[in-house]
Amino acid sequence: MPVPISLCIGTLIFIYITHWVYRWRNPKCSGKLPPGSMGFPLYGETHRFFTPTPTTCDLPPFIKERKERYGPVFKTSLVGQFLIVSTDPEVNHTIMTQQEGQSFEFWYPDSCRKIFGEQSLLVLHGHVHKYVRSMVVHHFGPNSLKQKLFPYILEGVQRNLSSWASQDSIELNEALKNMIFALTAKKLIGYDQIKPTENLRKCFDAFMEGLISFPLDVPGTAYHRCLQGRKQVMKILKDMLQERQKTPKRCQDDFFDYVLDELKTEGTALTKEIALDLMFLLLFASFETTSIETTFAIKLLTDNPAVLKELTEENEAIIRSRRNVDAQLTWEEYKSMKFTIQVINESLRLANIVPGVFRKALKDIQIKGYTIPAGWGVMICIPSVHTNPAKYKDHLKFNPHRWDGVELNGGTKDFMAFGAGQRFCVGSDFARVQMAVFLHHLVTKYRWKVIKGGDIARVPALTFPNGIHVKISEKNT
Ligand code: HEM
Repeated sequence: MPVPISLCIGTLIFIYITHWVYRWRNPKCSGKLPPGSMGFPLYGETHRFFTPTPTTCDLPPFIKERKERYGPVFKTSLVGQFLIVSTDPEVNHTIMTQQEGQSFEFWYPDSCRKIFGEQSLLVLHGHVHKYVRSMVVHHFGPNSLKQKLFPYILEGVQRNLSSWASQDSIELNEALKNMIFALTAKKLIGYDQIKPTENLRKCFDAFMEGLISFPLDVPGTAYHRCLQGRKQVMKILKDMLQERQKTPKRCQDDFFDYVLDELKTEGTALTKEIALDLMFLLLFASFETTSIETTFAIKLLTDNPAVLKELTEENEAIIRSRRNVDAQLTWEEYKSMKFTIQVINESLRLANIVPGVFRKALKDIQIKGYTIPAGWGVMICIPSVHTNPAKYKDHLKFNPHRWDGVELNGGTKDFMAFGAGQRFCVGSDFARVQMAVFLHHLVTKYRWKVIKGGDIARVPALTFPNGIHVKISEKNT
């Protein structure tokens, strides 16, 4: 090729790339975009976001640094997606409690959709979402909890604690995961044989890590392991569904039975694909979240003996007030555990296991003098709400008494551990009951000692990188 033509082509390519980089860094907007950096083309600021950080209960450094530099609402780009991050409690609450489908819609990045499935609750909108959600509430909501699930939780907690006390030590987070998974898998899909439960549970091993990791689907990455795990779980669930469809009679009284009945209902919005993705999401959502939350609560109690003492006194008083000291914990007693509920609220506030929830702008939206362009994602930063010093005095201190007299029903502007609005967590009551029952039995019958581990890190999800190894002993030994 003659030199002048090569030069021309080279110059054109250079101009094109320069223009493209400029456009990346300065995206089009009909108004004023919030301040912030778009990072490198395509890659954005992904690396910084996913860098593991040893931490206290404070905001992840990625958010903290940008909040300080740019203010409470800033722009960034993560895994190829233009994003507005909001750390502002008002903005967060307004977005989360808006009617979906008008200014914002419920949205998660493609990487999450791949993991949870194209028919999962994360993708469903409108009446199909409402319908599927109501099925879950029917099974995990307060009525079913009180009548059906409460006795199972009691039995599971007591059996596991007793078994852990007979061992030299246990890794608490792993042990809690197994306990909660076994319970949920039983009540969801009738899974109770010890061995298969372990296998199914193992498929979720790389999940938390993969869910909030760089979405590179090549062998060796956390994301790839996570997708492989999904494949295995979906195969098991599909086989089970087929098997159950062949069995004409109701056999387990679990969520599967209920789904099978719904699938037979004329005009139902439920399909097999929705049902399977739903089971998958519920299996994951119910055990990963509650187990890490409970582990974190135990860590906070270990580090705060005065709180542990008060918690123990409340729960021992419940036992003392019974006519029969050997009686089981009742639903009414659970409801009366004021300080225990405060300990749970405060643990939820500080744990911040959900670093952010996502929405998408459906049209150009004006917020705090800035424009969120149509099509952009919004990451609502929940930890920033929970560590807001204007609302929470000594915001990093574990102080359950800050909840004295506060009743939490749903999400509020200052507390959204379970989200808020139309997508408020359907498992919040289930998680709370499991945590309360566990704490009750742990503090009244057992003591524990941390043997090793206990450090926390955020990647940006909360993890215990070296586990938390504890020796649990019965109090009267
Ligand atoms: C401590 C434990 C838990 C925490 C911190 C938690 C947190 C959350 C949050 C923040 C959301 C809102 C997501 C958003 O707005 O984008 C959510 C939704 C959801 N959670 Fe939980 N969750 C927990 C336990 C559970 C359990 C036990 C279940 C299962 C029964 C569950 C099932 C779900 C489902 C299905 C949704 C989606 C609801 C919808 O789209 O309508 N979660 N959770």
